[in-house]
Amino acid sequence: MKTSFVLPTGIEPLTRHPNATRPGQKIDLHHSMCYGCGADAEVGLRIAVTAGEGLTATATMQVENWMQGGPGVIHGGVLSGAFDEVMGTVPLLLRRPVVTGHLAIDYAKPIPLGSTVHFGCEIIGGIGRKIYTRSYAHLGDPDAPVAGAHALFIVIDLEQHFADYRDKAVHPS
Ligand SMILES: CCCCCCCC(=O)SCCNC(=O)CCNC(=O)[C@H](O)C(C)(C)COP(=O)(O)OP(=O)(O)OC[C@H]1O[C@@H](n2cnc3c(N)ncnc32)[C@H](O)[C@@H]1OP(=O)(O)O
Repeated sequence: MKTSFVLPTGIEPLTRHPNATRPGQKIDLHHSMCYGCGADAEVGLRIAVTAGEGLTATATMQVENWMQGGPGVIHGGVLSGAFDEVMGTVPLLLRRPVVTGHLAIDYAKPIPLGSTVHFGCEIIGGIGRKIYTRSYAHLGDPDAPVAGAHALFIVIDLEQHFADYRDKAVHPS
């Protein structure tokens, strides 16, 4: 798939944390009100990410009517959010919390409403606090991707990063 994302030189391989979620199990984390993964979010993608071997993962998302751009197909921004969620979850296999620094999406085919989108994702490697990932999406045939993505995530100190915003957090009612 064509992309204009350029990986820097000097990316080092990274190693899965020994206590990371086992292959085949859902990577459970975060909070139930998250737009990307939360079951209690008023509006959300409700993506479940499953750990794969090494530093890989898979995920699925149902394309619901409210996600329409189109007409009849998913909005590009929704797909972008889905890639962000999938790729942002995989660094948990390193047991390192991250936020997105740079996200790049390549849209190859329209994705109809009602589809199930399947994602594959891997960590390419890292440089210091920078972690590089790539992902692709398909509708059932991995050899026929409908979109791809790359992202740079930055490792953060979780407490410090969100310290000024916790009083704004929304909780389940
Ligand atoms: C488990 C949950 C799954 C969640 C998935 C969803 C994830 C998200 O959507 S997170 C929300 C969206 N992202 C954000 O809100 C992040 C907002 N940005 C920030 O807070 C800061 O800019 C932050 C933390 C990314 C970086 O700031 P800071 O900690 O001061 O580090 P900083 O020194 O600027 O950058 C670190 C390195 O990354 C590089 N970098 C940072 N941003 C970029 C960028 N956009 N492009 C390229 N390089 C970048 C810097 O150049 C630096 O590189 P080097 O170490 O070689 O000098």
